[in-house]
Amino acid sequence: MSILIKGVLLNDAVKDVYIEKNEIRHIGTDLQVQADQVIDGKRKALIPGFVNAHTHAAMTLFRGFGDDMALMPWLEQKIWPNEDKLTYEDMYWGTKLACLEMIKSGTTTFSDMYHQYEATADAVEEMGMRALVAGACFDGFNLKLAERCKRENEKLMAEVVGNYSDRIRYAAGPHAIYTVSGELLKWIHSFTAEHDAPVHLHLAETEGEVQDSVKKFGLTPVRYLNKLGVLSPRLIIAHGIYVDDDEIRMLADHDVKVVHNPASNMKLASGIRFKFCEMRKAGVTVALGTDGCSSSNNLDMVEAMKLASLLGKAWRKDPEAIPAGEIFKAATEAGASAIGLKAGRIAEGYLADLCLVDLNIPAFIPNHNFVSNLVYAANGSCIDTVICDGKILMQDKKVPGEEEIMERTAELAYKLVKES
Ligand SMILES: CSC[C@H]1O[C@@H](n2cnc3c(O)ncnc32)[C@H](O)[C@@H]1O
Ligand SMILES: [Zn+2]
Repeated sequence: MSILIKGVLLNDAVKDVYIEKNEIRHIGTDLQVQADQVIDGKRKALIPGFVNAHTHAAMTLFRGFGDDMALMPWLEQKIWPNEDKLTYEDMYWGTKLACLEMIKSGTTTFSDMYHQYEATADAVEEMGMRALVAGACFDGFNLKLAERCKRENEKLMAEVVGNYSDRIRYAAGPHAIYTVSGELLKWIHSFTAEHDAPVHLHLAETEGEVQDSVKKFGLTPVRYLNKLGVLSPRLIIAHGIYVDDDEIRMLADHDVKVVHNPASNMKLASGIRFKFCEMRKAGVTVALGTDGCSSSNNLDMVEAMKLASLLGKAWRKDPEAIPAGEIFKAATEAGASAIGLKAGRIAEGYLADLCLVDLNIPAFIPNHNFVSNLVYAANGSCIDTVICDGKILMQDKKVPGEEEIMERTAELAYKLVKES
């Protein structure tokens, strides 16, 4: 299987890009190669597919449900009681809707943390995307539940993870330090070390979490993880808003990855002072995510880039903070590197996870600066074509099967919320 993209705008020059199997093979001008499929790149720009580094895909079912609440009441009163009712069918179709929405707005890979691993993985497999799917862990500081969670993750690793293609990889997903015991966090750290798998955790998201951590463990969240010995290059923390300079140094020293989720941080009013510039200066890999659809309330990474950049400038009162080019890197290259993928860049030998942007829309006219237009002027609807793992998932803004996905999910979500 091969694809030739002809005459596309790539870093301010018009290029041809040849894809063979799942890799970018050649980038040049006027390439004379035969390909199974040829895509006309005229009035289009080529970018790497976005990496949504923190989400809960099937939470699409809860879009517009539990709005205008703070994190803990939102989780405890609205989300957790309803998540208990989710069936395989809900999870599968909810994830399919998430994949559809992500493909339509240019995301090719996402890092997910939710319930029912197989429902998520089945949906991702069929939709053709790439995902790091985390096996959820909550023990509520209960020994029996901790044992159950260990057995579940061992079983996932032994019996489930290998049934999927290379596009789908396993991570462990301990929810947070207020729902998962230190003993289980340590077990997860060694279990994933044995399998060289990432660990995806919510951390330092609210002031309340920091206060409770100090009360319960005598330490702030990052210091607590440091004491447990679970900081590592495989650890991906979502949010990380409340960290001081010493904690940023600890994250950098252990090469921990951090995911900024500007929409969710603002909507749940968790906090706005995410220390993007300090973390980057210290050498921390900072990726970008949307979080789930009940707190963000969409999965549009183009919108997430704009929010992150504008928010970062606003709270610092510094217009030079987080320029378009930097946040574009966070949404692509840094996301890929955070989850260990050779993607997020358009270069020979990299994975063919790519998008064509439609330049024939007002947001790109005039096009003095493409990255500025993409981050500050456009939204996800500028994406015309999506290629993941060398296969076309969307062309001319159409994804096969999209009507059925929207119909099925609307019915399931309506039932779920009506019964709540
Ligand atoms: C381990 S399954 C994931 C779990 O996380 C919940 N969740 C969604 N968004 C957030 C957030 O911003 N902070 C903490 N927890 C969140 C989700 O509803 C699942 O229960
Ligand atoms: Zn989250």
